[in-house]
Amino acid sequence: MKIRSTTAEDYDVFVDTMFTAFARFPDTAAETWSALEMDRGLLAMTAEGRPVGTAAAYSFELTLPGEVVVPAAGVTAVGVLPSHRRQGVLSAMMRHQLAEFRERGEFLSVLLASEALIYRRFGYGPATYTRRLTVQRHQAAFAVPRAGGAAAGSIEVLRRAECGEILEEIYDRYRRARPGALSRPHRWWEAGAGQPPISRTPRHIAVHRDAEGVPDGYASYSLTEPSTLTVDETIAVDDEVSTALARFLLGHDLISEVVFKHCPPDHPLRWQLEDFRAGEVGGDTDWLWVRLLDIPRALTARGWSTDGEIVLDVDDAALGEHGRYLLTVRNGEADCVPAEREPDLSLDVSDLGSIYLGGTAPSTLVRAGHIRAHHPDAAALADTLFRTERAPHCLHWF
Ligand SMILES: CC(=O)SCCNC(=O)CCNC(=O)[C@H](O)C(C)(C)COP(=O)(O)OP(=O)(O)OC[C@H]1O[C@@H](n2cnc3c(N)ncnc32)[C@H](O)[C@@H]1OP(=O)(O)O
Repeated sequence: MKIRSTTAEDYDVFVDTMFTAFARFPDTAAETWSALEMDRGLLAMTAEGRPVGTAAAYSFELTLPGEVVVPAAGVTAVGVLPSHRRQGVLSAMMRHQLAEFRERGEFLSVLLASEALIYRRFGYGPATYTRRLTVQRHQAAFAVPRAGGAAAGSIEVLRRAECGEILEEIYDRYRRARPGALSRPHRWWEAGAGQPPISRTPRHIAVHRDAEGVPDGYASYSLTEPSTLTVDETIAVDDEVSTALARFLLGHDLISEVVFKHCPPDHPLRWQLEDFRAGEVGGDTDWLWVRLLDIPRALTARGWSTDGEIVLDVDDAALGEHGRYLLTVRNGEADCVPAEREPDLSLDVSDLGSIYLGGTAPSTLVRAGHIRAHHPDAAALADTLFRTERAPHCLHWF
């Protein structure tokens, strides 16, 4: 088995191999994959020169707690032909890829897992979560807001094709301030890659503008059942704009329910409705998985809101590494150095990926038996340190 890098000339064979792994046909979703970075692709080849496996990476930026924006390698297009599975092809590609990320200076990698059993062994852990919220329109009266006012501004409904670069600009403002959010590089919008509203699939877009007329939020939606309005995503620069868009969607005539496909776990909408049960949560699932490749660099990059110190003993079986680190936070600045002293927590690098963005409490993983706490206060200490003001959220599909 040989792993080789791809170039633009490999696009057809790469997509064909990946689609065979997924039992699909390339012509069904060519646009979806049009933002692939072919200089970041890998092909696994048999000794006879037959391609049997694919993997690739996108050059994203990820927003960390503290609104710190860092590079992140987004693993994608992973597939092994059904005839060649469970023979170590993926494992070989993953080893190759992780080494390449380090060579490029990338200190963390992210992915969306098709199945939850695949990636933990390679050091990835689920780090952000998303859920669907279905609201029955006839129950959707808003409670009188107790705090804050309605966003001053206006809403205009456009077709996707009429939006120009408005969506790209709003998304970019939003993602820089939202921990867990990924960039959507210009090439995605240009190529109409991925899923709506980046793709050119017809959609209605409610664009919100502030009092000065500057676009600051949008919702992409379509009618999916005779009386169901499905919202692909609501992107807003703040909660007031998000609420204005929710009010607009829930006020749509001839609709019995509105399905908000991608809500963060701490979404306030249910609490804003008079009838708490008007909003039904479903499809609660993991979204972004995180893999740290340089632990001191990753821990000093993110923002911290509580001072303190903790010693973490981290096992990285996939890379055959083991390290003990003293993390010290003073005035929001972190320092992370190799440590000799007894650890507070022992954990796998995949669990560190899970707690890194603040979306998974360390104590949950202690209670689950993943993380070992070495004294009774260790879990609470870690919870306090890693906690973030808002749950990280990612809704970019790749
Ligand atoms: C980021 C993304 O692109 S997600 C998309 C992932 N791709 C898909 O889901 C497409 C369909 N599936 C496939 O193409 C393949 O089954 C893959 C890529 C998931 C796995 O490739 P393989 O070459 O079979 O994996 P490999 O042989 O290296 O397996 C390594 C280990 O993971 C385990 N493993 C691999 N896939 C799975 C799975 N889907 N479920 C459970 N365990 C798995 C293997 O059993 C093996 O375990 P072991 O070391 O204890 O023996």
